Amino acid sequence: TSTKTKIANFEFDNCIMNAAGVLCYDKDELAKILNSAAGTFVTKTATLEPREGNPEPRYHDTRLGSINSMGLPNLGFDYYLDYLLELKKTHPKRTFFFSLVGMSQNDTHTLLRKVQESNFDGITELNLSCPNVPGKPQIAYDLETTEKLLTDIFSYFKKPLGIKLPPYFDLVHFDQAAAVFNKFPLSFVNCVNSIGNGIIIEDEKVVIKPKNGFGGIGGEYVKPTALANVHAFYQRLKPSIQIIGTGGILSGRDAFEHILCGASMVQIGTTLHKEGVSAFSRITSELKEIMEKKGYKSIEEFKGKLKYL
Ligand SMILES: O=C(O)c1[nH]c(=O)[nH]c(=O)c1I
Repeated sequence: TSTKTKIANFEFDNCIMNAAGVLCYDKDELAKILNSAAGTFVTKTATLEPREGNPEPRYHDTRLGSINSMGLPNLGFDYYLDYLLELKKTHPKRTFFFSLVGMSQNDTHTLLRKVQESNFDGITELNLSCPNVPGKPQIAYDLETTEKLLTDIFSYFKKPLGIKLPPYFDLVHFDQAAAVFNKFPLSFVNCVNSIGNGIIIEDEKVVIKPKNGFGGIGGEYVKPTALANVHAFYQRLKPSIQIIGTGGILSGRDAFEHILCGASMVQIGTTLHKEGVSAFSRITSELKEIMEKKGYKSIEEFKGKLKYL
């Protein structure tokens, strides 16, 4: 029984990895994932210049998940590109994900042109769904802007590229979004980012400082929404666009359900933040146990095979 997978024709010996933003801020954190049971890693979303992010406290765990309004803190594009190019030398056989987004459309093009011209030969994840930069909407909720951006990008960007999406909550929105994405040679869509702008309260007070306590929600709270987005896009997108499933994965059972809905790779966020990299080996062995019980030798045997009543 193997939990191996392929994304954009790259092979990974495990279909479980981190979600951008968690345990991926610097080389030390990324090395922990590199040396764990995770199949690969994605970097913290990088912007052109380094960013401090929002005032703290800006992340809070709860019994059922997490809330964050980090505000895109990162060490800047060049830091992550340098590290990714270093890894080409020390780990030539491995493929990694580079998450990025510009603070403007121009910045996004500047970033992607730099990737295009660089020796980076991994997979780029364009983050169209950061909910926590005050004054900046989640790009992928504006399908006209998203279509224009992707049209411009694919006029010059020729390396594997996927997009990180916010959750959608309306079947017509799934139809409209899929119709846009199907126009482009995307390698994957990653469903879902945190559910934007929830509030967690303790006694009479919010638990994070930015935005008067409004922040992205992750963890158990979001699994039904994450599964629905994975499956909705799996049903609607052309087969060449794969699905990465993110959201609410605490166990092998949750990973199994994401794959059943159509995910070719699953990403762990809140659970990784709470448990550390041992979550990767635990969830992988739980998933393998489920597969063995059901007689599945690979994830291909049950991927997307969600049964209806
Ligand atoms: O606040 C953040 O840094 C953040 N937080 C999220 O929950 N999702 C994102 O894509 C980002 I860029």
